[in-house]
Amino acid sequence: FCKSVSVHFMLQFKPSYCRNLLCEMECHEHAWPFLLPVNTKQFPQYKKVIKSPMDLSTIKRKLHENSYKCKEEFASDVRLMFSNCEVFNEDDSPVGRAGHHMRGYFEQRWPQLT
Ligand SMILES: Cc1ncccc1N[C@@H](C)c1cnc2ccsc2c1
Repeated sequence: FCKSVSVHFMLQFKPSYCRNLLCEMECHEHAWPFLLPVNTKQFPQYKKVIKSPMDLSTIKRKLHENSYKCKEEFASDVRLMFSNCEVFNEDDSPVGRAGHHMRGYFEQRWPQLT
């Protein structure tokens, strides 16, 4: 999925940028639904409906384990987390609204390549 080596070299993956942005998201007022994996005992339906759960603590672990080969892989996990939220939660619900807030916050700070 990552760019070819040459282009990739230019757009060097800046883990520090991602770490900082992740930190800002974790302390965001509306981050509370996304801090930890959704508890499937609390939400038994979740496992059935959401095939690829994702949350900020998992993204943080993957970043520290160098699981992300390029910044787009990092961004796609963040976007996966928000699309899971939209699938499972009504827009007009506390978690749904928090998801829209947090997605806006992320997209504003994510460098647009195009
Ligand atoms: C992001 C998400 N999507 C679907 C379901 C849950 C969640 N978040 C959990 C943390 C959550 C979200 N809301 C509440 C309300 C009481 S416990 C609790 C836990």
